Amino acid sequence: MSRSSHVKLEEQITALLDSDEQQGNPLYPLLSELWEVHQELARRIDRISHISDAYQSLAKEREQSLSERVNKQLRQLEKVARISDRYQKMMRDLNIALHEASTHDPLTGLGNRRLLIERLKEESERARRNGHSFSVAMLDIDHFKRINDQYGHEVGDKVLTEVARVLDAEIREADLCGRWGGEEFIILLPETTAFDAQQVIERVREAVLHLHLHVNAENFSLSISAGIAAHHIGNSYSETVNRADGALLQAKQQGRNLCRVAADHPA
Ligand SMILES: Nc1nc2c(ncn2[C@@H]2O[C@H](COP(=O)(O)OP(=O)(O)OP(=O)(O)O)[C@@H](O)[C@H]2O)c(=O)[nH]1
Repeated sequence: MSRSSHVKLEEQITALLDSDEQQGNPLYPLLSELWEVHQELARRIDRISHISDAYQSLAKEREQSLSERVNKQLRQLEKVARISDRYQKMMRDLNIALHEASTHDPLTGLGNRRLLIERLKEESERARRNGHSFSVAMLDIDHFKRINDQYGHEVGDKVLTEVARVLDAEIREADLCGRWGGEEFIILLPETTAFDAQQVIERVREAVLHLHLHVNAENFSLSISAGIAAHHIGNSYSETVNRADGALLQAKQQGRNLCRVAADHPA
């Protein structure tokens, strides 16, 4: 039954019950009682549907506020994740910068003694494992004290930087040139015999000879001396460095601007 015919029927019954003519009708009391029951049922249904509507809108509200809370928490989580990513990147950059600072010489930009020792240890280990040895060259600027004394410490620093640049430019990518200390440099040549290392270091020595420096309209050149030692598998890296240092001392004693190779077994 449609809503309009339902309303129409109700109107007809109300009209019937209100009419004086029907008061004597034997069906009147029954219809009247039935009408009361019907109205009571209609009121109950109304109440139930009202309660059901209220319940549904409450459930909907709860659902909405729950999804709003979940969304808010998701947004907060995303924010935390973004901050954590930024923080981690900062920490990585900081670690890289710290490692760079702790392994590099601030004046020349070359690796420092710490980096050289790290690599020397690694190379001795690698040589022990695969049988391919390496050579170490120790280089020292000749009469560097005179440069400092004559032109001042600042010029001395400039000379160190220029020499470092030349040394680094002359070696292969696999080699490592670092500042051992003061005016001493070490070049580590992996998988290289003393003979081959000597060719490289002679070339480096020549390149330094061709470096012309200008101070107060004055030109001057300089030289380096070098000592080379091939690493003996089983020896420590410091034994090899000491042998290279011994060869350097020979080069100095024999007149400087020279490159000497350490004997395989020191006398
Ligand atoms: N400008 C400057 N000088 C330094 C630095 N480190 C060490 N020196 C100087 O380097 C000089 C080294 O002098 P010496 O060890 O006597 O050797 P040298 O004059 O080079 O003589 P030989 O090595 O015998 O040819 C010293 O005067 C040190 O003060 C530095 O970072 N900058």
